[in-house]
Amino acid sequence: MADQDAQSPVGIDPPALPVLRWAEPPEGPALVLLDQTRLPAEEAELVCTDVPALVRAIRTLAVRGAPLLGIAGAYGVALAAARGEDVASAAELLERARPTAVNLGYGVRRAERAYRQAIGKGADPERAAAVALAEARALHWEDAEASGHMACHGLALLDELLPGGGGHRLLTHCNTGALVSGGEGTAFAVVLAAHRGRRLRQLWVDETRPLLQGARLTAYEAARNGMPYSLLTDNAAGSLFAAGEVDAVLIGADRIAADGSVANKVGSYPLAVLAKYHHVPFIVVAPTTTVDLGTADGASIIVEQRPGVEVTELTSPRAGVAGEDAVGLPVAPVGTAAYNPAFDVTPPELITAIVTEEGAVSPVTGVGLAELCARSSQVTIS
Ligand SMILES: CSC[C@@H](O)[C@@H](O)C(=O)COP(=O)(O)O
Repeated sequence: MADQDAQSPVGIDPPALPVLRWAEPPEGPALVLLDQTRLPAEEAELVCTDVPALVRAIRTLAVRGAPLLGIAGAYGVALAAARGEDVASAAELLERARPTAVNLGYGVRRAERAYRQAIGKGADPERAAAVALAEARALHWEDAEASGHMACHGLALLDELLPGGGGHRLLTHCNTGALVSGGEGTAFAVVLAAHRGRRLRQLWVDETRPLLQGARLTAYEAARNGMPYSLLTDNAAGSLFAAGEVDAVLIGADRIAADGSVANKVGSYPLAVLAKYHHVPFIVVAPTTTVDLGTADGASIIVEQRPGVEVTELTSPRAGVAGEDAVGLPVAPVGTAAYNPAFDVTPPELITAIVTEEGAVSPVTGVGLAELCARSSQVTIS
């Protein structure tokens, strides 16, 4: 049996600060972020008054997670427009800030297109900036709505796959909750729905080396919501499966290729292999905005490579990023080379289901992803 003694405290106060908010003058124009690099130690705001500051916040993971990156990118375009700057160059800078999460480019292009169309119809730059901001707000709201639908579809699927009455023991990786979303998240929103429906027996939280999104952020969200949860090191997952303590794995996604391959936080693929071996459902939860039908397969997904110092030192995500102070504690000899991909790719044959706001599909059989995307009311950007 896995050690269940160390149940974490419940009922911690909710954060006083929103994950992301737009500030009008005189405070702005600015995009104000809950700085995720400082959680759980403190809830601090990071005020981005221009696009370079926002790009830095994206690269250092002060703002992160696929859906929230899309929302932040859209507000970033609105910020450039509100400052009277060159919107096309700002959009390019933002889109290039991180390569794997497809939502970032989606949000950026959506706001930029709205701005361009307004200008094309004769709007002055000030009016077009308001249009870009309205588009960012629409995306923000749509993501919240999608999150609610994913929670419903995901919980229904869990109940179908795990009919026993003892409550679900779920394992998750990285952070997929309110910190990455306009709403309550993707995979974590399903866990939360299970918890509210009194069907969550245990949440297993992978710490998610090297930047500890699981330990720092998912544990923080689980505690705030009063869930029964325990943290494990990523390499303890195997023994947990072997002990029969995991009923299902739930993760998010940064990009889903047309063949159903899923790029997500590094460490997801080994979990999928473990789940397959132990006959445990492996479920991906993501909005249709994370599906990239223009990318044919997993091999075509660009995986972000992060600085090696994130592996060779125990530190905050800020270390190793140009212009930021590296304050890490070395855990390897100076000069040690490191392999540090931010994501890995799980092939469709290891995935039980992909849950979107439009419903669930099996990536290898049944209704295809393309059909779900066609059904979605999300704005299409070519
Ligand atoms: C709903 S979030 C899905 C993914 O974006 C999440 O699992 C993840 O991998 C985030 O990676 P991060 O590098 O922290 O941005």
